[in-house]
Amino acid sequence: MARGRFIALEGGEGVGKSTQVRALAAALRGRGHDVIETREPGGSEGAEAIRRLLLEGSADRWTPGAEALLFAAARADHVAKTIRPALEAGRWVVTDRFLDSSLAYQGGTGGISIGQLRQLHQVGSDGLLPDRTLLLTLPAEEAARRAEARDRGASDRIGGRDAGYHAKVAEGFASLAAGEPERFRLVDALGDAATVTGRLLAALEDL
Ligand SMILES: Nc1ncnc2c1ncn2[C@@H]1O[C@H](COP(=O)(O)OP(=O)(O)OP(=O)(O)O)[C@@H](O)[C@H]1O
Ligand SMILES: Cc1cn([C@H]2C[C@H](O)[C@@H](COP(=O)(O)O)O2)c(=O)[nH]c1=O
Repeated sequence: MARGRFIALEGGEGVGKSTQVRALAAALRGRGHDVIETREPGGSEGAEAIRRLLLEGSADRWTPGAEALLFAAARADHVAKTIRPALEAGRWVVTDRFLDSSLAYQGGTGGISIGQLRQLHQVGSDGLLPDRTLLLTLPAEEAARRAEARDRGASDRIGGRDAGYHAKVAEGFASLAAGEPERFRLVDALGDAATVTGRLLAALEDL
């Protein structure tokens, strides 16, 4: 049995990841692949419980270190219970966020370095990386407009951080993509959803 492929969609708030996870998984199924859709934080029973701890409650609920550890713990459970078993069964896994979200969102906050976050990922998840990471790119104003139209002011603990924080997250993603051009593809998320799905499929053609 050939191992399945592991695809991650990444990007800031409101760029269309959840919409495209569903559409991309459907398109891949249409091409004959057995596909599971999943998300982070979450994707397994334990990780969904940690998701609630991370995304609900006051802004200062966790120190930066505790937040980074909780994301890594959720990911370890997700990898062990959901992702690895699916890949080993020959299924494709399409996830809404993975390690690069921790590097972009938690990296640099509270003095936590990218290197430390990669070490946590090595300990928790044996360093598993996606075969392809699709980074959805959108002008910040359009992403904020889409997120606001969806959330109507009710954002979670991390989504609700200020525009300066989210601008640094976007810079973080761009820098990660530049550092690993084999794994990453930048995909323009402007335009209607079907057009964006076509771009994502094109960015997987070699897989
Ligand atoms: N191509 C598109 N054009 C216009 N609106 C879109 C497009 N794709 C998604 N949307 C809408 O934008 C909003 C945000 O999309 P979605 O929830 O998929 O983004 P996301 O990246 O998963 O966001 P978050 O990380 O904040 O959860 C939703 O209301 C969705 O219906
Ligand atoms: C995996 C991961 C996520 N985050 C942040 C990014 C978002 O603000 C939320 C998740 O919400 P979504 O609507 O499901 O996108 O969590 C993070 O800061 N670090 C991470 O590793």
